Order: sequence, then C-alpha cells, then structure tokens
Amino acid sequence: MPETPTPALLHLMNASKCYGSNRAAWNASLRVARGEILVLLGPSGSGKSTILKLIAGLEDLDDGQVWLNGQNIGHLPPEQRGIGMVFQDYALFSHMTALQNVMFALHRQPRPRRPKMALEHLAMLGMADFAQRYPHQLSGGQQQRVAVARTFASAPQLILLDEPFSSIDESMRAHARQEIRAILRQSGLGVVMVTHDCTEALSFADTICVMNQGTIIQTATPQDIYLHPANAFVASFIAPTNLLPAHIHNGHAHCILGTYPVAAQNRDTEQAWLSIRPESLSMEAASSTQAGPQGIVESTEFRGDCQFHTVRIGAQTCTVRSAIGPSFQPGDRVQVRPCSPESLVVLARQ
Ligand SMILES: Nc1ncnc2c1ncn2[C@@H]1O[C@H](COP(=O)(O)OP(=O)(O)OP(=O)(O)O)[C@@H](O)[C@H]1O
Repeated sequence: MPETPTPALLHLMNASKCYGSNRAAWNASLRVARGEILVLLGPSGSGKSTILKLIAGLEDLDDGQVWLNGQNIGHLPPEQRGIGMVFQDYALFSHMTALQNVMFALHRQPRPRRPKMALEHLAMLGMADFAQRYPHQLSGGQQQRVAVARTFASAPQLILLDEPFSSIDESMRAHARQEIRAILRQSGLGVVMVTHDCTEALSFADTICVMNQGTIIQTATPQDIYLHPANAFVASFIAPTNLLPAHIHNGHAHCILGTYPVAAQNRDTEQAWLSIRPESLSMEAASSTQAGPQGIVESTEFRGDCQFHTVRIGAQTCTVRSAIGPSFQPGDRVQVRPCSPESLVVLARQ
C-alpha cells in the first residue's frame, strides 16, 4: 500500500534527484505545516538548493512526490504550483520600479486594481516610500523586501527562500532576518529556507533539516539539533564542539576528562564519541591536591565577549570557552571538567 500523505501544507515524500552519477538529493522527506518556517541547513553541495528546486518544479523528480495542500503537484509546472520563491539575488527586473516589479506578480488581478494592491504589499514590507525607485537605487536589504513583497503579491501558499540574506551586509543581516521572519510569521504561510549559516538557521527556523551529501540527516527543532544532535556530523556542523573518544559502561562514559554518568538509553560500547561544547567545559588552575586528569594550555584566543583556550590532555586537545577575566597562558597547567553531566552527548562512532 502506498503511504497516505497527512494534511501538512507541504509534504515532500522520498524525493531523489541525480545528476549523472551524483546523488544531489536522496530519498528526502519533509513536512511543513501552515505558519511553519523550515530551514534546510548543510554545507555547500549537500543538496539544499536541489530540494528547493524539486519543490518549486524547477527540476524534475527522479523519484518521489511533492504534495501541497493535499494535492500531488509533482507533475505541475512551476507557475501552477502556488509556490513563491525569493532568490539569493532577488531577481528583480532592473528596468522596472519597485512598484512595477510587484505589479508584475499581480497579472491575474484586474489592471486598474494593480497599483493600489502593489502599494499595499510594499507598505506591508515598509517600502511604500520607495515605490518609484529602480532596483539599482535601493540597498540590498531594500531590494530583498521588494522581492518578498512581489512574492507575497503572487498569493502563494508556500514561500521558498534561497539564501535570502547572503547579499546583505553582515552588520544589517541580523536585523533583516528578524524583520523578514516577523513578516513571514504574520503571513501564516509555510516557508522553506535554504542556508549554510548555522546561526541563521538556529535563529530563523521552527524546524531545521540538516543535510549532508544529498541526504537529510536530522529533522528537529533548533534546540534539539543543538542539544541532541543525531550524529557527530550534526554536532560539529551546527556549532563548535569537542568530540572525545569514549567508551560506555554501566551507565557511565569513560573519556580523557574522567568518568561521568550518561543517560540510561546509551548502551555499553567501546566505540562512542562524547560531544561537549566549549561553553560546557570549565577550567581552573591545576592543584596538586585535586584528583583527575590535568592538561596544559596550548593557546588562547581573545574574542571580545569571551575567550577560547586550547588545552592538551594526554594525546587529545579540547577547546574551552570562558568569560573574559583572568586569562590562562600557554604552558599553564589546568584541570578541565564538564559544567554538568547533562552537557555530555553520547554519539555513535562509525
Ligand atoms: N544542474 C546541475 N548539474 C549537475 N550537477 C548539479 C546541478 N545542480 C547541482 N548539482 C550538483 O548537485 C549537488 C547538490 O547541489 P546543490 O546546489 O543542491 O547544493 P547546495 O547544498 O544548495 O550547495 P550551495 O550551498 O553551495 O548552494 C552538488 O554536488 C552539485 O554540484
């Protein structure tokens, strides 16, 4: 029996796409509810844009299905799918004003109504005062808002965003992200966004799909991806982490930092990684009276709001993040320990 799609707004089922022998997307499934923002996150070449193109109809599926609002749309051309797309370069028509760009998306509306409707869409994005400007007379962030207004004007059920913040100055990016997120939220539409920027994904998404080599590795909330990564790739891709070889025995992990209790579901194994983030380690000057492994500070890095220390313990190194304060110097003897056992994540070692 074929799987019956549930009433998610978007349901991508077992989608695959190969270019020659290259599996750009492999057996990828995801769901997006109305009002949900899903972010596809992964390194360059992991298949994020391919997934977006398969949803939009800009590429044909080799295998799998795309359902939107309970309808199989896999065979429909892009313009009949009810999906709006905002590209990395915004793809505005350079010979048209902001207003004309938005009006272009209103071609199904009666001609006399189009200017007023277009202006309303621009106003929603705070761009009414810029209606008569051409794209080259607008900043990157302003062009992006016109592109989003134009996408809204096409009355889509789902919006796809391909690296929409990458052309915006770093100093403006966080602000632009917050604003566009609030507007997308208000719209109540489903959103799928592609990015390779982890901070962007963590702050923008309701749900993150982490991709690698054409495959979706983990789908979860930003908190879960960060705190409970599915494997060592996700753990280290989403944010810097220490991956320490460990073996698990009787509910305890044994590693270079010592022995710590771990959650009961972790079965005994000689072959595990212990993931622990730099901010979850604490460090103090070693004293001869303290038990436990000691290390030597190899290097320190000042980051303004914090500092990072690389510490060698036996044959391994780990990174410790600490608040600004008295700094350790290379060569100092220190003791490193996890701030709490909960901050240790046991991962399979393949
Ligand atoms: N039209 C194409 N022809 C051949 N190979 C392609 C084509 N489009 C993408 N690929 C290959 O498919 C794989 C996935 O590409 P895709 O653009 O989906 O990755 P991505 O995760 O979006 O990367 P980036 O973050 O760099 O944009 C890559 O190996 C890429 O080289």
